[in-house]
Amino acid sequence: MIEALKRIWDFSGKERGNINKSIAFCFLNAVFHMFQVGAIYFVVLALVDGTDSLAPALLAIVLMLLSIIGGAATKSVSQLQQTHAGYFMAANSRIGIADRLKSVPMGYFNDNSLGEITGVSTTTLDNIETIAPRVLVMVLSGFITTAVFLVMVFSFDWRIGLIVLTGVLLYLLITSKMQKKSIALAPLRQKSETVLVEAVLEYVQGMSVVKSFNLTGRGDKTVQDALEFNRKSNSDLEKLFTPYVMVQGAALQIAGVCMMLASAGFFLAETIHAANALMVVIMSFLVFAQIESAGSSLSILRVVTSCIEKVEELDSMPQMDERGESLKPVSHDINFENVSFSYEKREILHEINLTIPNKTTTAVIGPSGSGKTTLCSLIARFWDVDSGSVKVGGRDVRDYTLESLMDQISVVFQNVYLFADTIENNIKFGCPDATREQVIEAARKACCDDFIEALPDGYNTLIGEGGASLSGGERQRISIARAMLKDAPIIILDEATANVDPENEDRLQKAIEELTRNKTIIMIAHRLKTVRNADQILVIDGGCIVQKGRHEELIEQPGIYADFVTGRKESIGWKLSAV
Ligand SMILES: Nc1ncnc2c1ncn2[C@@H]1O[C@H](COP(=O)(O)OP(=O)(O)OP(=O)(O)O)[C@@H](O)[C@H]1O
Repeated sequence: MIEALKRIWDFSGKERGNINKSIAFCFLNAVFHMFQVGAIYFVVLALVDGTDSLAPALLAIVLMLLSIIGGAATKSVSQLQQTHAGYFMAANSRIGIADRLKSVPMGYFNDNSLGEITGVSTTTLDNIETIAPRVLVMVLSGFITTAVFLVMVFSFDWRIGLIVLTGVLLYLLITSKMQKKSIALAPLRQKSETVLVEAVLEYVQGMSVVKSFNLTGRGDKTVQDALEFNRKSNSDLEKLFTPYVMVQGAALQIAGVCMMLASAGFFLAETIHAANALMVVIMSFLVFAQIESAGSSLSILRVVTSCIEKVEELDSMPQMDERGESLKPVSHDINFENVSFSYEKREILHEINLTIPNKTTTAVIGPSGSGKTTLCSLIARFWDVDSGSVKVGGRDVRDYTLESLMDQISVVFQNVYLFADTIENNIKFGCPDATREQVIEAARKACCDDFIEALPDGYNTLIGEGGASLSGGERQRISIARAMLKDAPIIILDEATANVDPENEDRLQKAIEELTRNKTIIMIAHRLKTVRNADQILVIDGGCIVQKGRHEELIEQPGIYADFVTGRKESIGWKLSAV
């Protein structure tokens, strides 16, 4: 239990000060609560001694008033501090996760699905936000207050004090047993939350496929199973706690009854003052209330620590080595030296050597799955190589900070992601300080100003998440405008394929020509015209460069380039568009 409390304490980080304040105010609240005991004591003492003065009654009224006003004030301050601490604990953690995600290699997202990250950032951190400070404060202040009550009972009668102490120790023993038992179940509950988020996300994201194949029943089943798993793990945890909670309650009630019986017995034996005996009877109703509320919070302590463990797992996500310098190369040539790369254990690229000279265009072609995208991704350091090195401007990409490397590169892929924001902000994404005029200029060069201006709110038009309200060609032209504004010296481009209609395709090509003028370009090419005009063509097959050269050279050589260009091998899944 102490370890669990320390865990929350450590996790609270910068919010420790607010939690301290909250505990302090909780303690003050307990002190004000004890004023009521004092008030009752003065009244009882007056009654037992038969005093006819009004002073004890007035003193009792003052103490009661102080207790009510002080209690309400300290409680509200304590709760305010808890809410503040909880909110910022979760917010700081969310910001930390977002920061770390920027330096995580893309490969990480294979092992740790979107559901897991989403689950931690939403449900898990929501739990921490609402429960963690409350549990910490309730448990700590509960124990402190119980200790103070215990001292009070000892001051009335040490023998009854021992009864209370026994009750408290018994309660703690049962609690510790319950804590140990819950160790196995709490992480399962946490896992079930993640599985549920994953299932719902997958269901929603795959809705179009589910509907088009009329598989709504099947999709439902995964969500239903996840809901059932979640229900079962929650109810298993409750079932486990229920008998312990009952035994805990019984132990405290028995201790309370023993207090009353002992005080009556000692009074009859005339070994306790009547006022103290009466106070002990009254205290028997109060003394265990605080520890009971602390104990009920303990049952959720394990849930909180398991949430914290989950967040910390994300904390330890692999980070790319970012000890690089902020570099600005003069030339933007790209070199691969003996580069091999694997996803997990499967080697995809084998011993690649290539040079892309500054301000030239290199077309990369090859069958589906041969490693074209992977090769391009290594330049932008989406992954780190297994061996060899990728150099930009003569320096290993690992020598750059990620920011300074990405300053040199613009990436335009076919699957463009646009944010649920205005068109202007989407274009400004890579260059937030750009002015409206610069945005319009980039849009004009990317041939998208006409369709943007035809929209009801022009550049202020809000687009749906992922760019759902725009056509594929429009989305891609916006991403080209984005790259245009960024004006990086190296462009990595996945050329558009047949899913763009002819009118859009023509404008897209114009936009690409504008974007790539006077830059170092590496392009996954799908059009024969682009390939033919490239300064260099790389033919990739099975993760190796099997041919390299200009169109005129390669077409003359017997080999797969000539075979593909003449259409002899279209059937195995690679073709070039003739235009
Ligand atoms: N993130 C990933 N994790 C694991 N394997 C991957 C990942 N991305 C790609 N692969 C695998 O690596 C191989 C090369 O993929 P890559 O996307 O580089 O090929 P490509 O030539 O660009 O294919 P296409 O023309 O179909 O886009 C494929 O077998 C693919 O299944």
